[in-house]
Amino acid sequence: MHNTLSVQPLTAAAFAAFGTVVEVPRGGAGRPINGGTSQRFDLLADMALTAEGGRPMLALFRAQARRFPHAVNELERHALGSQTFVPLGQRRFVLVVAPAAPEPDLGALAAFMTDGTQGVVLAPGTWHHALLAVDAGDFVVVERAAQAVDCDVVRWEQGISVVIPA
Ligand SMILES: NC(=O)N[C@@H](O)C(=O)O
Ligand code: NI
Repeated sequence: MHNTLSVQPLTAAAFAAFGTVVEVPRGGAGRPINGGTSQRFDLLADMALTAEGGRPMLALFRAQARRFPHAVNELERHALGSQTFVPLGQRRFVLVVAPAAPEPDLGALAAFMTDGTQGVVLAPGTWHHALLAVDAGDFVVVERAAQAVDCDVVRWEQGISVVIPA
């Protein structure tokens, strides 16, 4: 396993194994609503936020800008629900993800950077690093809340350096 991981641009296709990209679908024709004054794009029919007595929670994260290269030595997952991040205003963030599995497969680790306008819905169980903002600022977060905390964390010794290519 390499100790560096280069960030790639976030696209719906590349991110499909990890979740959904919140953006107007490329080439997708929206459905006219509100008397044709808006176009509606349905992106995800089920946000998976109510399993085992869970309920949808809306939060705001006021994030500091992180420095890159960034050494990653832990991942977390929310096995019972999705987690959505949408920037308020133009601000980029980096996603470090591995497919949902009982343990993270670091050989399948991937890193993406948003274009500043995109958000993401992490699918339930997707291993991810907690929010890594490239540009400081506020992010809307929608996640499953329940009596019991749903957050498994795996840590390892040697950090993997996440690099944003010049
Ligand atoms: N800790 C927290 O609320 N956020 C994390 O789950 C995250 O993915 O940023
Ligand atoms: Ni999380």
